[in-house]
Amino acid sequence: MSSDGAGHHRGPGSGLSRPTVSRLPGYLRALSALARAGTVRVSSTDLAGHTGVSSAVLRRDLSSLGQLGRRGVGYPVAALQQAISRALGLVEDQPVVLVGAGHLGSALAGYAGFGERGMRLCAVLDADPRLVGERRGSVVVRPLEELEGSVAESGARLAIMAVPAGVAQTVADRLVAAGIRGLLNFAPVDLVVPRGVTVRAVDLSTELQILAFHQAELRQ
Ligand SMILES: NC(=O)c1ccc[n+]([C@@H]2O[C@H](COP(=O)([O-])OP(=O)(O)OC[C@H]3O[C@@H](n4cnc5c(N)ncnc54)[C@H](O)[C@@H]3O)[C@@H](O)[C@H]2O)c1
Repeated sequence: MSSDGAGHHRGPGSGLSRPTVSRLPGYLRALSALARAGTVRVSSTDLAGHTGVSSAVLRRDLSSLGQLGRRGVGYPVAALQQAISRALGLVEDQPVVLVGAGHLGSALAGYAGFGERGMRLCAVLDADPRLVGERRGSVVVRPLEELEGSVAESGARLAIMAVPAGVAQTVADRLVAAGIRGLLNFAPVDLVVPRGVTVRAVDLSTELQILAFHQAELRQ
């Protein structure tokens, strides 16, 4: 999924605003839990309660997916799961490549939620020959030389990077050249990527600093 300057995504969920897209995975998580518990229909108030957003925001987000809910009747859980999955491009399992099988990479590879969330870990690669052949999650670590081949054979468009900051740009360049269009980057470095490639950066220390800021504000 790429993004235009106005914060709207092109791609499966065309026309959805960036904030809406960022809330959809939370709705999907809540709906999966409801479906597992046997719930067939859910009201906007209940679903909002499960996801921590106001029911007004939830109704607006869901109305941008089409007319799914009816006043007084609520939303059909299964149909809503499908509509959100389709909007996020998750109808079929998306293959994901992970580069870096160190501490963080190993923890990520072991995350059991991949399958449930419409993602499938298809390859883990590392530059350290000592790690090659070791199991990480459902796959075996492959040598870095196989990066291009792993992307090509899986058709992966998404990659996770858990490599040291100093090599992150080089790894990103190789992934993009191999066909990756979405990068989830854990290395503390701002990646430069061509137009049409989306980068999401995860930085625990930044998040903690933001939390600390809000805490300090509350104490004032
Ligand atoms: N974003 C966060 O919240 C967060 C949290 C922890 C760590 N990190 C970052 O994640 C990265 C990994 O951290 P870690 O603790 O797992 O480190 P680690 O040293 O345990 O693992 C890094 C792995 O990358 C491999 N590697 C090195 N160069 C490579 C290359 N060119 N290609 C492929 N693999 C290569 C190493 O062999 C090693 O297995 C670091 O950049 C770290 O700063 C981010």
